[in-house]
This record gives sequence, C-alpha cells and structure tokens, in this order.
Amino acid sequence: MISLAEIQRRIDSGDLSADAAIAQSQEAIRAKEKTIGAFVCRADDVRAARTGPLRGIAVGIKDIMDTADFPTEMGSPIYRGFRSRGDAAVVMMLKQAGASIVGKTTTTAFASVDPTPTLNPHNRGHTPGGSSSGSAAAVAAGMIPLALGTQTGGSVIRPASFCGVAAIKPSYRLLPTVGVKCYSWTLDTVGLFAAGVDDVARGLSAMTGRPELVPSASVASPRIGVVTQHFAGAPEAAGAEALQTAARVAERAGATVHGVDLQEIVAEAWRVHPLIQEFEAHRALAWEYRENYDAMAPLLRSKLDESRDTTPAAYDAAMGVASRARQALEKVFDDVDVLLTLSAPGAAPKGLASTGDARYNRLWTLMGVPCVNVPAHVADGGLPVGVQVIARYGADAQALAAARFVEQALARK
Ligand SMILES: NC(=O)CC(=O)O
Repeated sequence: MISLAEIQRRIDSGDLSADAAIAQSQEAIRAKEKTIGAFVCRADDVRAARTGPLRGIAVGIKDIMDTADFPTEMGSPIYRGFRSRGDAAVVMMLKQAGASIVGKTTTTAFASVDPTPTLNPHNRGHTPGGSSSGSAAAVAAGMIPLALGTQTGGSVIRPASFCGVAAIKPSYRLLPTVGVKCYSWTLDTVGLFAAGVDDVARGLSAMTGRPELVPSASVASPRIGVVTQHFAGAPEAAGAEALQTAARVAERAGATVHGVDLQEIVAEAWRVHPLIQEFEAHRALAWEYRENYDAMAPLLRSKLDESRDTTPAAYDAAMGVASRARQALEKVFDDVDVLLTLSAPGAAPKGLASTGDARYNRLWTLMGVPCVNVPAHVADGGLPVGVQVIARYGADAQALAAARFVEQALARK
C-alpha cells in the first residue's frame, strides 16, 4: 500500500516531487484498476499542487460527494451523468490542503446496501465491503494513499476491516457533510481510509488544520476496555480471534486491559439505530423513492418499503433512547481511555451478494464517537480482519493515539 506519511516525508526532504508522487498513483491505478474496479470515473491528467501538507497525495472520493471536476452519480442510474456545480465541503478541505482528486470511488446506491462490482484486493472472490467499497479497495490495492468514505451504519469501519486498511469514522460533525448526499442526518459521517493509522491521522489533521490529531512518536500506554457487544450477537471465529489478539498484544505492550459491560440503555440504542436510519432516509430520499421507485436499487427499495409506516412518535422515542445512551456511554470513559471491539463479525463474505453486516458498527455511529479500524488478523484465504478503537465523543486524537499503540503492538507480535 502507499503510505501518505512516507510520501510527505519524501516530498519534504526533496527526495520526491509532488508531481512524481501523483504519477506513481496514476501508474498504480492504470495497473490495478482493471482487476479491482474501485473507481466509477477518474482523470489521467491530474497535476500536483505546489503547496500544502497534502501536495502530491492522490485522493479518491466516494461517489456520493459533490465534485465540480467529476460527475456524482450516487451509485444509482437515477443520477447518471449528474454533475454538481461545486465541490462538497470536504473535497474543498482536501484541495485547500494541497491534495489532488484523481477520481470518484464506487459506492452502493445512496450509500445503502446494494453491492457494487468492486472486488476485494486480498481475495477477488470476496466483497470489499460497503458502502464505501471503492475507497477501501483503492487504498488496499495500493492505488492511492488516501480516500474518503461515509458511515451511516458501518460503511467506513467494516470495509476497512475487510480490506486490511486503517480508517477513521471521526466524531459526528468533526467533518462537514455539506455537499454529501444525505441518507440520515443524525448518522451520516464522513471518514477516511489510508494504509496505516499514522497515515489516516495525517490526512485528517491536514484536512481540518488540527495538528493535535497526529499521534506523537511515542504513544502512552492506554487504559483499554474490551467490549464484546453481546447484544449484537456472537462473532465468527475470525472476528473473535482478531479481538482476542489485539487485546492480548496491547496488554503485553503495557496497556491496562479489562472487559467492560455496557448498560442496557446502550444496548437499546443499538436496537433502535435502524428505525432512526430508515425514518430519516424516507425524508432524505423521498424524491428518489417516490418519483423514481422503479429505478431504486432493489435491497434499498425493500428496506424503505418495510419501514414506510414508522411513526414520528416511534422516531421521537428512539431519539430519546439514543440521547440517554450517549449520556450513559460518556460515563464509561471515566474509567478507560478507549474501548476496543469488533470491526466486523469476521472476514469479508464470499461473493458480491452482500457488503457484510453492520451489527458491530451501527451503535457507535449513533453514539457519534470516533472509531478507528486497525487490521489485527488474517483469516483463511488471506482475508484481513480488523478491530476498532473507540474514544469518547470529541476525543479523536485519543482514539488515533490508542489505535496507533495497538497497531504498533500488533506489528511486534
Ligand atoms: N452507509 C452505511 O453505513 C451502510 C452500511 O453499513 O452498509
């Protein structure tokens, strides 16, 4: 994979020009895209910026985010050829930091659950996950050092786990969603994919102008609470192995590690996530669903068919549960620095019929807390399995530092 941090180091030292760095990504895309299918569209004539911390960094943008230089088709024929006049806010944040947008990456329709044709670079007989399928696959395949995705259920952390890349779903609203097609305004969160945790941190730091997000060279040993999320069902053996391995090596590296049980109100929040998500989707996608019903992707259309009678009272009650759960979760972080839990039930499912199950992700999206995927295990067939490091709302720097600690401990195992 291409390390964003390594490119920055080489450009800063004069060993590599920003143009040469972009050319390297363009060459890698030409060599690998035909077997992976990570991009909807891309440009071959992209030039590097002269200034900015992300100069020379080629970036893929999930195709639900507006771009002035490329069409934005939402993974749906309803938007075929649609072209926004301007860039989404996060695209402009990347450009203002010097990044070069090289293309739009595949997405499930409206970032929901209908699979894309993109293949997992680790084993092309498997899905890369979704809904940010192309972003995870393009980074994992070594085509680009950075890509943007979004998460409403598990669409950043799960594909990152399946593709063996680092990723962050930041605290809710750390990044603006202006210019990003809305599915659920309570849940939609923009995230980043990169080769390693330091690479993700540097990308997010450069976009936001927050230097504190980059972990220091030596990271303090964190207090880690291991959460199994029993209410979400049992994991597959590979998922359990990933979590046990990460906890074991972190403790060996000096972290304090113990199990944490979450209060029942937090488990209740996990249960009401789908109701909130689909109630809001019926409003965010009302035009598409009602005026373009036959052109809607089949799995998404079924989800909306099944949830069309949700009442405002039920939605209000669910939102109340979420609010109380956030308060209860905040108290958990009085005793630990971060939580460690599963990123996905196991390795990437075989075939392309499903992008996987968000059952270990959706609670944290609703809680709005920062989540960082760290590759932790390689299952049969060479398929990666990750774990996620989670900090309290707003503590994105702490989540990244602890994730870096776990990543380094895993590297030494
Ligand atoms: N957008 C999403 O997060 C949906 C998913 O988890 O598959």
